[in-house]
Amino acid sequence: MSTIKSIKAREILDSRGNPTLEVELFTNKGQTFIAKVPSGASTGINEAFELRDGDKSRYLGKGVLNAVRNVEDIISKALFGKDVLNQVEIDNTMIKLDGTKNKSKLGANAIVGVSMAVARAAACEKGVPLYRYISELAGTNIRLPVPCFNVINGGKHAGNPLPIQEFMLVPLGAPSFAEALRYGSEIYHVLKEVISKRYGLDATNVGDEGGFAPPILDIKDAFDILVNAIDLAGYTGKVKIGFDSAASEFLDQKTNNYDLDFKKKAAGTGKSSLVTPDALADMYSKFIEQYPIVFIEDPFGEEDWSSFKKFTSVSRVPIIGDDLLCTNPERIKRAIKEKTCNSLLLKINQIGTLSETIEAANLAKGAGWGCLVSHRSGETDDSFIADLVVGLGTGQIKSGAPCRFERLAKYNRLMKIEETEILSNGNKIKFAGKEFSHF
Ligand SMILES: O=C(O)[C@@H](CO)OP(=O)(O)O
Ligand SMILES: [Mg+2]
Repeated sequence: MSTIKSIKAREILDSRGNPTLEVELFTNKGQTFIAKVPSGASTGINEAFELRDGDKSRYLGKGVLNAVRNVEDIISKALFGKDVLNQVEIDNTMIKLDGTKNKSKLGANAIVGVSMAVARAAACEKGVPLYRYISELAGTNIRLPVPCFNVINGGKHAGNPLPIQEFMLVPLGAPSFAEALRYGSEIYHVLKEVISKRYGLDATNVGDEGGFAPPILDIKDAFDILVNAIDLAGYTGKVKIGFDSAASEFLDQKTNNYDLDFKKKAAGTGKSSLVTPDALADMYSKFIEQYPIVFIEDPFGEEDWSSFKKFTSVSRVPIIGDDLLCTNPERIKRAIKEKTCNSLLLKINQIGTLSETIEAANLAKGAGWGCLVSHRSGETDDSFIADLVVGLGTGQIKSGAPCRFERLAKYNRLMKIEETEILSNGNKIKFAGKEFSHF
């Protein structure tokens, strides 16, 4: 039996240069298991709480030393001697120890790091890869996902005027994961040329997730240059488009309308350009008619349940809830009941434990929804979510652009999983491909 001997944590920096946690779990067998914690920028108000020190003299208040101490002084002691195979019991112990609704006492960043490290220890104890262990734990079939590459960044992730946060390439017509990654990489490089010709060389700088952040003024132009790059690279029909509005970021609280020029207003370089939820929905419907769009994430604000519901009832593409749902089983149950959206964005640090993440995914599956496993805009070189998406078999992952190592850690790990499975199991592992919007 492998049991927890002690757990250490330390402050490291993430891809945005902000502090986050690295957790190291030691077992009675002398083995060590590491997990690193991601962090969002367009965070939902209903997410599990990310504990930051608030001490302005260190990292402008963003340090995580209190969370580090909570791992070492409180969680480590409470989990001493526990069998690493008891994931649910361990996660529940941490939830109880914290005692708050949103994990604000110990910090969801402290708890999730431990939860991930425990899963790694358990997989090793069973002698299987992490994705196989997760699939066993969740009762799901393994499958390679279609990657959704965020190649144009806007919203809170970039300094351009674009209100929509992420424009993604979805290579669902590829025959395998490795080929999907190749399609994405080729289009990414063609897109760089397209942007450079149209907006100038300095427009090819990238945003937080490695996508380009050109000074696009009209949202339509983002779709036009994407379609152009897909065509020029020779992947017409094989690569589609998805986008994440992250609309909570541009909801005007006073009027309950949406401000498509929210960044210009914040920078003092322009005025608001407010649209009603209905006008925003019309804009989305036109995009769906004109471009090869296969999903929309967070088209409305995180508490705008009624606009979500209205649009979901008429949209012919899946509507994914991210800030709306926050990977929270309670919110997912409500959305299933009220038909608020029909697909889940799954982020492990949004809820704080692996067990609850699995519960969320299984709820989505039970409702016949899709489920897009997601990174955060602040990332590390930890590839945990690559194993998570294969283990859960949801068929979709987004991990930013096909560049920058914190994004590639996941995509490269997925290529390796595909190769390993093909070599050992004779090509039996399934690539989600055209079935990507279904579990
Ligand atoms: O909104 C999102 O889907 C995510 C990831 O792309 O962004 P963040 O991590 O900043 O919340
Ligand atoms: Mg989102």
